[in-house]
Amino acid sequence: MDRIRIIGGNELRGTIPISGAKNAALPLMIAALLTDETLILDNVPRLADVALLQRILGNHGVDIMSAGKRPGDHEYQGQTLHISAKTIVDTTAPYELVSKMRASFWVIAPLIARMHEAKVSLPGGCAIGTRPVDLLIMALERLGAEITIDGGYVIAKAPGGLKGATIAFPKVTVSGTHVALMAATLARGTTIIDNAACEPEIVDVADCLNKMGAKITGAGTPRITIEGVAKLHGARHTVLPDRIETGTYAMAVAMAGGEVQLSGARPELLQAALDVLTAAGATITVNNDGIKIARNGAGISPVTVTTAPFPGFPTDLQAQLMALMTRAKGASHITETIFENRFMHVQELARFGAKISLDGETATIDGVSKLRGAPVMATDLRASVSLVIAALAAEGETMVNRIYHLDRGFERLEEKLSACGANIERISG
Ligand SMILES: CC(=O)N[C@H]1[C@@H](OP(=O)(O)OP(=O)(O)OC[C@H]2O[C@@H](n3ccc(=O)[nH]c3=O)[C@H](O)[C@@H]2O)O[C@H](CO)[C@@H](O)[C@@H]1O
Ligand SMILES: C=C(OP(=O)(O)O)C(=O)O
Repeated sequence: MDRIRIIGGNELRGTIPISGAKNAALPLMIAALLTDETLILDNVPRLADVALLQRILGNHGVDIMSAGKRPGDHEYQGQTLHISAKTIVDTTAPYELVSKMRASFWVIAPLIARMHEAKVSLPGGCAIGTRPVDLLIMALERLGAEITIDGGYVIAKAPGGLKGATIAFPKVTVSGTHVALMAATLARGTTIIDNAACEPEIVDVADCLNKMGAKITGAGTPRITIEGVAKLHGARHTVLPDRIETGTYAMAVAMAGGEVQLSGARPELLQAALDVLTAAGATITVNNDGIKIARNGAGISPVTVTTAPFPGFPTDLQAQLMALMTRAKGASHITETIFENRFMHVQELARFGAKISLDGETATIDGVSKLRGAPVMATDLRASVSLVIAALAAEGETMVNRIYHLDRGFERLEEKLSACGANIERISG
């Protein structure tokens, strides 16, 4: 099993190219199931989750071709995928594949919309809470699907096709909004999604669906309206930059010190996080190429932050912020409101000498003047990268074990950081 070895203490200086967003690329690839024509996606990150979804789509009979780099493409340019779901040979998504990644459950939406039937295993994913799918099922039932659960599979049937309806989510859900949005594009009549998630990845998927012939308005606001159409067609779409990767490297620079250009980043996708970083003492400059982040000399100031749906501070940056705050001059408070068990990194950060106490959904972090490297274990995707951030500022050697979590969501992490001066290497085997 691969591990990552880091010797802390180096400042970061240089440029980090930001990859396409995992959490947009996955639903965009799934949206290709809605049409028998080819969907071309540019800037798809090379990640374990993307590779796994390629296998899952392949199991449905989808043909996927990855085009190589084009002349002039940046070294880190994401891949271009040509995804063609001309015929769907199987409407079952098996346990062996779906249990490895939560987003793969979302294939249920295009399958029921286009094929009028689907049998999809209940999902897996990061162990950050119970993560039920009751609201996704509610949305499909509102659209007229009959749902049963048998042997760990959700079986959906809509012999006469889906029908437009009003879907009012009792809480904001990204997965529920993706599923409702995709399913409603091919439903007869109008669908209104109320209390929809406003995340940029929802907007990216809606933009792509509209290029495919869907009639969606209001994406990015709490009310999305979809006029169903009989058929969608092929299109070409570029995956938006990853705001979580952007925020992660920004926190790494705030932690290690130095100055780094986050090339291709879009500040409006993570304003709440940039505001927190500024309050913590980093200097953020927006320029034509993205965002420049610097922390030269000044220490880290403590902050009080509560995670919230977009445009609030994202839960997917909570672990990284906690790592940063372990070295703040004073006590910080971080409250996690989205997932009930997303503090797995606390016990691992303690191995560096961090002082963190938990009270319900709030963590209090008493900053320490020094962290020391240690062997640590990655527990989930964002928790793993929080350990990398701590290691960059820790004295001596850190070995991060179980980095397959990192490979799910961070493209070439060790290459991007070492190009900016970090002493970091992957140890294979
Ligand atoms: C692949 C992807 O895009 N993953 C992101 C997505 O996850 P995901 O789409 O799973 O997150 P949701 O927004 O759906 O979940 C938010 C909350 O709603 C709850 N819930 C959700 C569905 C449901 O049927 N019932 C229910 O109770 C969840 O347990 C959680 O407490 O949004 C999260 C919140 O921004 C991010 O942390 C994840 O990185
Ligand atoms: C929690 C995440 O992913 P998933 O929803 O696929 O588990 C994440 O991207 O941080």
